[in-house]
Amino acid sequence: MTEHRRTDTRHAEAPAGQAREHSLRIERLNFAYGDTPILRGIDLHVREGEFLALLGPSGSGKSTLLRLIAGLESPTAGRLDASGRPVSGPGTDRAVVFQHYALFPWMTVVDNVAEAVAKAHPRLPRSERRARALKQLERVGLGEVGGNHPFELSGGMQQRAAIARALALESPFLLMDEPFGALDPINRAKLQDLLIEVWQGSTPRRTVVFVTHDVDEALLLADRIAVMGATPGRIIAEHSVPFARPRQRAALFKDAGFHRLREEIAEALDADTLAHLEAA
Ligand SMILES: Nc1ncnc2c1ncn2[C@@H]1O[C@H](COP(=O)(O)OP(=O)(O)OP(=O)(O)O)[C@@H](O)[C@H]1O
Repeated sequence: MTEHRRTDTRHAEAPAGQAREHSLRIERLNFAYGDTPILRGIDLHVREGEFLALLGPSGSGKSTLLRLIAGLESPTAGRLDASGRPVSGPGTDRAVVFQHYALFPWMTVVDNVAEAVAKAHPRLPRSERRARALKQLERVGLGEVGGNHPFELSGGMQQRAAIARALALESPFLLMDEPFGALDPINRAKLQDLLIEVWQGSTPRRTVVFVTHDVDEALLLADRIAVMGATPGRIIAEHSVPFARPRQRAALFKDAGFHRLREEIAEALDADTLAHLEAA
């Protein structure tokens, strides 16, 4: 049974005419598949405009937590609010980008993006949907290939198209599940830079939850990192990422503070894995 405890009224319904704060509030959240606990006691607050990385080893429940935020699964217990309202299913306020691009192969790239715009804004005229789609494709460097089909694009380009599709929804939340995990290192770096450029260049900034198992990627991109441990999945540490933006990869990798934080996170992950091996 889904239980929503309302112990805090700060994110309750905004009065008419007042802008809603696009934050996420997760409290004492549990999730199980049948009798198998997958997530236990998740407490997490993501501020509006914040870039949060969910970092953890395989099987720690990062994707499951993202799917819960996306409304693709329901909590077994606890509270999960987006913009002050309990999440009760998928919504166009929460755009999702998966590792595999999930573009419709029978549609052109621009039609794929325009279709997403149509879902989010069904009353927009067709020409306006197309114009929005083209604008986002240009933003991600795909202005020239909108008329192509996804199979005519490289993996990196398809992932750019998937990002354009998510941006075209103009949703306040952007949920990303290892979006660059299938890319080669050069394309991965390019898309990391593109994502940050787009996120920093948008007003208001989107609230981002970004799943990764790559410590460097989390440190490069995020404002804050929630580190997850496994069996069952739970948050074992949270770290603010103090490095000024824009972050230059080369400078960051030479920074002593970067290496200290990286080591601290790696040690927390190792200690959790070791504790489980000893308990097994
Ligand atoms: N449909 C399902 N039925 C039962 N168990 C599942 C199902 N989907 C995932 N799980 C289990 O839930 C746990 C968490 O999986 P999840 O994919 O969320 O982890 P993850 O941290 O994202 O891992 P990865 O980095 O490998 O994607 C795993 O033990 C997985 O086997």
